[in-house]
Amino acid sequence: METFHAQRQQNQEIQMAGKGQVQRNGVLTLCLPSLDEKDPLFLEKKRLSNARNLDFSFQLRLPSLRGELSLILEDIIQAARILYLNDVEIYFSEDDDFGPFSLRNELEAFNAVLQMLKSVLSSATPDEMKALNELQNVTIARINSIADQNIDKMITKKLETTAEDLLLKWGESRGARSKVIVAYFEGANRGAVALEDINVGESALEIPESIIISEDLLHESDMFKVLKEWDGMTTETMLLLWSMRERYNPLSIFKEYFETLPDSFNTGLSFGIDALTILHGTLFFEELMQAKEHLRQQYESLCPALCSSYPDIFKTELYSWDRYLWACELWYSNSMKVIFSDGKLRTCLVPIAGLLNHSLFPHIIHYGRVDSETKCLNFQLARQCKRGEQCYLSYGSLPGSHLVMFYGFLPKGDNPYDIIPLDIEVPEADNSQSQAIEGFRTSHMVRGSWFSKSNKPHTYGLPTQLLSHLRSALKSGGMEQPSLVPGEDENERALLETIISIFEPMMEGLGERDNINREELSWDVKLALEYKDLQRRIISSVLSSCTAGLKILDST
Ligand SMILES: C[S@@+](CC[C@H](N)C(=O)[O-])C[C@H]1O[C@@H](n2cnc3c(N)ncnc32)[C@H](O)[C@@H]1O
Repeated sequence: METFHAQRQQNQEIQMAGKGQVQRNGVLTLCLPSLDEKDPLFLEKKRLSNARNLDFSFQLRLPSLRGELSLILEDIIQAARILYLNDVEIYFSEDDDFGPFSLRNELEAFNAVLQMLKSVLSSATPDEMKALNELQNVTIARINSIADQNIDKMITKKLETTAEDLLLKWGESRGARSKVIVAYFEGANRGAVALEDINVGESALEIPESIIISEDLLHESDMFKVLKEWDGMTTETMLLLWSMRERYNPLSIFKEYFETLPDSFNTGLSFGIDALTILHGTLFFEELMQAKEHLRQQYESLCPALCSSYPDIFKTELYSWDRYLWACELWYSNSMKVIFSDGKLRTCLVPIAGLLNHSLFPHIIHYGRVDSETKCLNFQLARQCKRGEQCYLSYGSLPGSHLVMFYGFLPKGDNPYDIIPLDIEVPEADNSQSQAIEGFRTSHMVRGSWFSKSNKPHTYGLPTQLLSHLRSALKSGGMEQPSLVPGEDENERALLETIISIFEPMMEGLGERDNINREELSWDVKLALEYKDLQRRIISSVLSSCTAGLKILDST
């Protein structure tokens, strides 16, 4: 088995917060972390910050007027946004766009600013303290103002829970601390609800390292001596096999945890034939089939042999295909990568925290490192969660296809990471020439054109990088599409027609939207249809933008 994907790793990586340096000459220097040369996006971020004349350290003259503070804070926020852009956000960022780029990026940026201010506050003089407090208050107010556009209200079905209450009690008796309770929500099963107002920087949950399920438990198990000798066996697969048995162990110390797990996970990996038929023809269908096939092969090569060689350890009735798939879905949809207090990164199941749902506008964005002093994994808030509200985690900047396949849902709201990849081939002759151009890429993408903020002519709601690539490919005659006639409008027309010729067949492949009543359908068919609707919406927005572009050209 491969590792359980990068699903939650990306946004768990703890980024070093900025530092402030105090100079006692009436000037306070505040520093965000500097751009990291090891960051694969280093060059692009450097280019963006240079284009905006932004630096990562800021001189604050003291005492400062409110207006001066606001101006400097604006610069700090703009720099922080660039620092925390991810690959999709950076691809779609336009040179004249200073942000916001996404809700995730806003939370990262504002929280980095708060960290930076916090690091100087403890040693600040009264004048400095006044300015820093003002900056802190404005930053928190800015975070709260984004929170007003809450996109992810779910309908609460039921507040009473039994197994989950027992799990919370079990955790508390072992040192866990929680400011949330568990409730049932429509379309998401369980989720966590704040028992009180939880502010930015406070922890909703603190889970002791000692109750986290990781490979350490495996090492204590009789399974380990067999599995460690098995050719090609990974730690993740061992954990998966361990959890298949532990689930039914009445003496397990994690009994309360296993009892809260659902009988079925309903992820894309469990899609039945009808849902698969709906997806047939999409790229996602191919990915899903490959993933299922891979798991099936793995099961066939492993479980029957283990059961016949070590029947005392691997009981046939516990190692069926259905139970193997259940364990795969458990680890895909619930595992987290955590750095323990010994500095080692482990793939884990984290009791109680596993009940937190995902949102595009999460409260918790970093949860990947055990605090070395308290030996607890803290789930700290990047934005406030008011009493009674559902408290959300970020599982990562993931597209709908990944969320459907490994988690079995599509998030509410417009997902900026729902992209359609486009690999544009460059003829051999142009290849060496093109690659000499800095920043040249052949892999491009589009997303819903409703995300575009650009009002500039000839942008059509599409990414500049894609447009520039196609323009130069068309100019050099490297593409077969409509031949170019002299004149800018003609070139633009050819460009838009080329894009239409890429997306029209994709749209046709998806077929017409059906009008059947979806209420009665099974969960997987509903989800497959929802996924296809999303693809149609994205492609249709691209086609409409191109058609609108053509109309403008016609009218000029
Ligand atoms: C880590 S668990 C979270 C707890 C889960 N709701 C439960 O009751 O076990 C991940 C699963 O929760 C569900 N989930 C998470 N976020 C969701 C969301 N925004 N909408 C719908 N379902 C969600 C999906 O079924 C996903 O596989």
